[in-house]
Amino acid sequence: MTRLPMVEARKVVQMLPGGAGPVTVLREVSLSLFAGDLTLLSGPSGSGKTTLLSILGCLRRPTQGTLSIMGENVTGYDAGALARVRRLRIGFVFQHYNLFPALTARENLRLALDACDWDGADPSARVEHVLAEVGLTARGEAKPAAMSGGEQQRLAIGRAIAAGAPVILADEPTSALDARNGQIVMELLTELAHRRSATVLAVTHDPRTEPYADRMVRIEDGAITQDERRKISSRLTSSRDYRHE
Ligand SMILES: Nc1ncnc2c1ncn2[C@@H]1O[C@H](COP(=O)(O)OP(=O)(O)OP(=O)(O)O)[C@@H](O)[C@H]1O
Repeated sequence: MTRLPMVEARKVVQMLPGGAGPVTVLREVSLSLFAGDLTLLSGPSGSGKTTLLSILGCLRRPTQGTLSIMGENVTGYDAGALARVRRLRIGFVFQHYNLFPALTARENLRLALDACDWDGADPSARVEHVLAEVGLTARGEAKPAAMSGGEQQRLAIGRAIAAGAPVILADEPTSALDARNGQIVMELLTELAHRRSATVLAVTHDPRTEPYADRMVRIEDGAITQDERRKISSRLTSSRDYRHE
C-alpha cells in the first residue's frame, strides 16, 4: 500500500541575504515525511538543517518549490494561513525547551491548548492525559526552573502534542541533555511515532540519537546527500521506567 506523505517538500530552494549578495542555502531539496516514522536530519554546521526545518514547519516560505502538509498545498499561503496550518498540524520542540518560566507544567500545557483553540473534551482532563503521556503527572505543579532538563524537554514535547498535532518537528532536542535524559527524550519521540503514528523529524548533531532513527537523512551544503531507512532498533522495546522515578 502506498503511504501518503504527511509533509512533502518538492524542489525547495532557499536564498538568503549574504554579505556579497544572496546565498543559496537550500538547492532543490525534495523530502517527504510519513506517519509513524522518526526521521533524523543531520549534517555539518551551516548545511541548511534549521532552514529546512523552518520551511517544513511553515515558519518560513521558500524562495522556490512547493510544500504540502497532509495533502494541502500551502505554498502560496500568506502568514496568517501558514499560522493556522502550524497551529492545527505542527508541534515544535526546541533545544532550550522555550517554556513559560512563570507557569507550572500544568499551566504551560493549558496555555498550549488555549493557543490552539482546543475544542476537544474537557481541557483539564486533556492536560492530565498529556502529563501522563510524557511521564510528568507527579510534576504538574512544578515550574520549569524546578524541573530537570529532561523533565523540561518532556514538558516541551507534551506542549507540542497537547492539541493533537500529527507532525512533530524538533531542533536538537537532546543536545542540552545528559545521556540518560537524552535517551528518555528519544524514547518518547519514538513512542509518539510508533504508537501514536506521529510524523517526527528531529534535527540532530547528537550521535546518541541514531539508534532511534527509522530513517536517516543527511544534508550537506544545502542538498540531501543521504536518505536511508533503518531497521527498527531493539531499543524501542525498552520500558518507559522514568514514569516511576
Ligand atoms: N536569517 C539568515 N540570513 C542570512 N543567512 C542565514 C540566515 N539564517 C541562516 N543563514 C545561513 O544559512 C546557512 C544555513 O543555516 P542553517 O541554520 O539552516 O544551518 P544548520 O545546518 O542548521 O547549522 P547549525 O548546525 O550550525 O545549526 C548558513 O550558512 C547560515 O549562515
